[in-house]
Amino acid sequence: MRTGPIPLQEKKVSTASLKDTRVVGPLVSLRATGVDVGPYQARLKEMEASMDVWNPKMQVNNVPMRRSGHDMWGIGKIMLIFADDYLKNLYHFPWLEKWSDLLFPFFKSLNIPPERVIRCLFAQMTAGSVIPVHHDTGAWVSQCHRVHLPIVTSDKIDFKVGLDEKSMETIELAQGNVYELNNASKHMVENKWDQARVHLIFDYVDNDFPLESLPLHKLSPGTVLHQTRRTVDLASDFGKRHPPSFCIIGAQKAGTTSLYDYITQHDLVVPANRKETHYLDWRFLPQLPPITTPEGRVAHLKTYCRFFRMDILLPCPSVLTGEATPSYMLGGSIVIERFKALAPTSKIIATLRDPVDRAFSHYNMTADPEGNEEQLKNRGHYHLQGKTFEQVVDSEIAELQKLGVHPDMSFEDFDEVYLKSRVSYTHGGHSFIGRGLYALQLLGWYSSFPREQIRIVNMDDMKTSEGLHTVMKDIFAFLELPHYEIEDVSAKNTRHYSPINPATRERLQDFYAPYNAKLAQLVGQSSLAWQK
Ligand SMILES: Nc1ncnc2c1ncn2[C@@H]1O[C@H](COP(=O)(O)OS(=O)(=O)O)[C@@H](OP(=O)(O)O)[C@H]1O
Repeated sequence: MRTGPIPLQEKKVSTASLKDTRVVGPLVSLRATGVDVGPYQARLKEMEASMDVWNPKMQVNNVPMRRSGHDMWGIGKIMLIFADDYLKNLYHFPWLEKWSDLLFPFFKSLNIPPERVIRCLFAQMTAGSVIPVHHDTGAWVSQCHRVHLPIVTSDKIDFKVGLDEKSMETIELAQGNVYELNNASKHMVENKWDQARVHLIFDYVDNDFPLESLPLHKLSPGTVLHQTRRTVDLASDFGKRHPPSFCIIGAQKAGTTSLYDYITQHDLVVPANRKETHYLDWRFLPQLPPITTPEGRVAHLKTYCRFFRMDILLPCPSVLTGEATPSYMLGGSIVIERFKALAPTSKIIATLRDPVDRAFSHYNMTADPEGNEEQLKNRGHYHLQGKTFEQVVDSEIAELQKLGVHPDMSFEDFDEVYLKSRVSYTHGGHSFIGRGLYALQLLGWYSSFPREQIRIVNMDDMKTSEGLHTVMKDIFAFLELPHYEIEDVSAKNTRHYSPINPATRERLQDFYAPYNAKLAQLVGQSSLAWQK
């Protein structure tokens, strides 16, 4: 058996997913021997005599906490130290005080400063219980060493570990020895003994881990914790974060469904009840008091919040949410004013696409007769009245020219002559060409919100896995979320249709060229891939 700490780079990914297994050493390391576990056994016995000590709800003056795996497998536990899966907060449980006289010298004897121990508990497996084959998951795994000290055990405990499920081998963990386990490996335990097994289990971080980024909360008896699978929040932080934390404002047909799906795959993001709330445009309730008044704001906020999972968001402010209504970009000052009133600090994301492709994709969705009645109505299928794309292009360019729309106009003028009327539409079968005038729409958002609050994504960058990885890295950082590797990278809301007529493409490219140049100037990206 190996000795000494297991290097954390051996735990970067689940060992079962490794192509080259030579990068990991033996999965269990003997860290020390001969620890006197008598005092632990005696104290546990004493506590067992006075209460149902293994049931967190019955622990007098400790703070109860759920551990989904343990609870599912019926493991009794005494929580002493815990950090959430993304290592954002550290909690010392009230009962730590009862044990620190034994634990802290023990940690020090292993050369582990007690403040680097970020999880610690006693775990009890009753006779006959089984922890099925699993590996630990979450950002914490690769940042911590997992250590076991068997306190009460026997050779009838079957502990198996392996790189994958097929290669698991039994290893005996003897009482009084200290073992480190590579918990990114597959492992399982079956208690074939007629008594309960008890281990002290703890995780500690290396010296280079920035402990200052992990605020310590000393929990007092009576404190209530709210949890999701990956988060732990104090009940006193109820309602600390207000939804939405982000909003994808468009552009329609520029990958908003995909981007929303990618973001909401993150452990710390909960999707809205519907991706497109449309509350700030056509679902807005004008009969409520004006949104710019304090009472109006409260009333609209209450209605808007119905679109979000307030049951999770209020108790768990470590979790965030957002929505994606692709028509907000086209809503001009009316939507911007509503946005400012209801979500003043929400991060704003605009995903853009070659406006020619966007218009053609939009047209094909609207013209498509497939779909239920509500979808056809919402898309504006009937409004299109069977017009060809070329007819739509002709009439919309003529409309824009008639209104005097030009690339150098101010947002206020564009808003007045074009955007204001768009908010009243209850379907999306309009502005096929106007929606591609991104610069004129975004000017309003840039002049209303700090630049740092807005992110532009080029949909083309999401086409390759490398590009998508870069986009998501940037977006998660923008949302102040820890990095997360999304699993489902497939494109959403795709449609097959015949290619655009090359002459129409050329005509539109020429039409959009000066607007695209304006956009590059506005967003400071000279290299939007679809620019001529
Ligand atoms: N990852 C990725 N890479 C490349 N292209 C992608 C991606 N995700 C979505 N798409 C394309 O985006 C179009 C759908 O956009 P939206 O989801 O915003 O449409 S909608 O406004 O919600 O109806 C739709 O375009 P069309 O297929 O041309 O209609 C999708 O194919």
